Amino acid sequence: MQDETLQDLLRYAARQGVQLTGITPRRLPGRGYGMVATCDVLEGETVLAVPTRALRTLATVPKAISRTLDRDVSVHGILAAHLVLDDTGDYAAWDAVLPTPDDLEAGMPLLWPTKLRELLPTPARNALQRQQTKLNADWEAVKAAFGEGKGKETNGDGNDTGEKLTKSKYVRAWLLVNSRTFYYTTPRSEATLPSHDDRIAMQPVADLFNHAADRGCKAAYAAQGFSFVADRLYKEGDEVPISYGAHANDALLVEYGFVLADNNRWDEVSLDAVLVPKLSSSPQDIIREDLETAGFWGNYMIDAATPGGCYRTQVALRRLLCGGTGAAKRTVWLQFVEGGGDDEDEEEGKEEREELLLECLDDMAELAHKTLTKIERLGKSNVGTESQRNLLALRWRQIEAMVAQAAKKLREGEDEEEGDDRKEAKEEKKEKPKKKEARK
Ligand SMILES: C[S@@+](CC[C@H](N)C(=O)[O-])C[C@H]1O[C@@H](n2cnc3c(N)ncnc32)[C@H](O)[C@@H]1O
Repeated sequence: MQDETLQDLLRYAARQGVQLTGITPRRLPGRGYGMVATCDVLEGETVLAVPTRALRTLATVPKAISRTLDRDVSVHGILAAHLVLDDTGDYAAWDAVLPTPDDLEAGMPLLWPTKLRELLPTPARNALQRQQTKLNADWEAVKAAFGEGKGKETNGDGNDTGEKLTKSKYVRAWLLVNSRTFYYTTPRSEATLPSHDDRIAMQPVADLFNHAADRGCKAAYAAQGFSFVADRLYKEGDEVPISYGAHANDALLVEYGFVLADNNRWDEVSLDAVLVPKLSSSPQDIIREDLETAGFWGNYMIDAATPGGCYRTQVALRRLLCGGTGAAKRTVWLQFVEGGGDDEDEEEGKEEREELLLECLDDMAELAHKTLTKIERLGKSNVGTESQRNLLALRWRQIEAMVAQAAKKLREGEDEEEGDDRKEAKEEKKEKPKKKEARK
């Protein structure tokens, strides 16, 4: 049985020409609404079609709003202003299924208390800062155009219930647009909106698809509207997701207010918190300068497939091992960078790099442990809500697990090599009985 609110939404959507085939929205534990297969859905079947006329875009925002706003306000900011200022009731059925302020507060770090936000992992903190800057610019422009408190909210009897345009309402609307829009690239939007980020649209019902990293219906836009096509067989009762993109959990947390508990093949862990201080400790910041000049400062990641660190991490580790001076070694490092990671003698210095990386992983494990303890302590002083703290703690436990996994793989690699070395040594012993060790 669908709840009344959903039924209203589906009736509203049907009037807009939205067609659902073999799927329907349902409440799902821990993730608000989501789409569920009502029968077996075959790969290649179109499960949802949303015609262009059902979209909320810059073109559907009344001119009284869009023209009043400064040209510099993002389309994101304009759509958010429309969400708050619209008093026509035209979108009431759609608005009724949007997450509540409490839902948003639980997941979106932008709404968390500072003490919790300070404990976010580096990529999440950086993303949050960018988000805050964009939001502030939009809010300042909307406030300047309409004035805080513009419009009166009325209750069922038509009595005023308070101010309409408040910062908290605008922030909520802005976060909703942030987490529920689709890229909407048409010849017109391409011609009139130079920034890709401005070519966005809100879609009724389609905004109830949840995210999965490893699968999901394919979304496509044509002149008549959006369509969503099943990427595989979904059995009756299965959740039918889409993919929001190749996002690591830190990005999902800041942009969408959740992390995937498992199966996020795009997930990665930043080592910046532990590696950047090491890189910054050289005399006169020579190492930092070199890395900045080469465009390799920060964003040092590891993931399940590259426990030895991404290319940027490799560049940083190699530079750190050259030390402050070491001109000859530095030349080799520059060759490595300029060659795009080609290494003529990969074995040279490998052991030191792995040792250094293991040190970083151990430091990261310690940081995760300390952060988890701090979150627990904040809980005792009631900082933030339990949902906020649980979400943050979940992210740090994921980091702890990924770091442990990477360290294990590296150590196993070392053991295997040591094993090989021992074998090699035995072979050599046979050939050259006087030599005690093959290497080291
Ligand atoms: C486009 S909406 C999807 C519909 C949403 N669940 C709802 O109730 O309105 C995006 C939001 O859904 C939630 N969400 C999406 N995918 C999720 C997932 N795999 N696990 C948990 N929450 C998810 C997040 O709150 C996100 O901000």
